[in-house]
Amino acid sequence: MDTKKRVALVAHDNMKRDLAEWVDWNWEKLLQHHLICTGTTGKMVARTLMDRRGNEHGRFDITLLKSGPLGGDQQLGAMIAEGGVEALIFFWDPMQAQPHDVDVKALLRLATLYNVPTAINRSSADFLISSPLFGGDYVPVVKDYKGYVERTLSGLEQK
Ligand SMILES: O=C(CO)COP(=O)(O)O
Repeated sequence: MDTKKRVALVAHDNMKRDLAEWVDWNWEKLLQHHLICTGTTGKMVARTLMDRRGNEHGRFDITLLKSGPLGGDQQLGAMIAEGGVEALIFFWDPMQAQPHDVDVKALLRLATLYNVPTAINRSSADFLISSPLFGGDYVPVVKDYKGYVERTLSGLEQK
């Protein structure tokens, strides 16, 4: 049974210090998992882990996507839709509009749709990482959207 999870870490610029402190606090637990980050967040996470671990960047189990505003949020959303993310830690900024607000909304929407455990601030991230389910083999139930996928479109019935 594989308890190693694919954990996404993302933070907006004003929240990156918060995430760096949180990663520093939880580095030992995080290193047991595969980390997926948007570009700038990922560089900061790798730096924080390197400071702790004295390791080389490449030796961490970490995937760096594009920077959020350049498509990173969408890449992460696509990974969620493909079942490739088991937890999302996303410190989004409640005080500043982002140029890619629509992508932020889409990412959070897909995390909700696919029932991905999601933390949006330090306290919820603390609860998430300290849950026994985080290190266990928990599989979230995803709603059955068969009815939606196979719906009949009025006026377009197949002959
Ligand atoms: O914009 C982001 C999330 O919406 C994060 O992107 P960066 O990690 O590249 O700063």
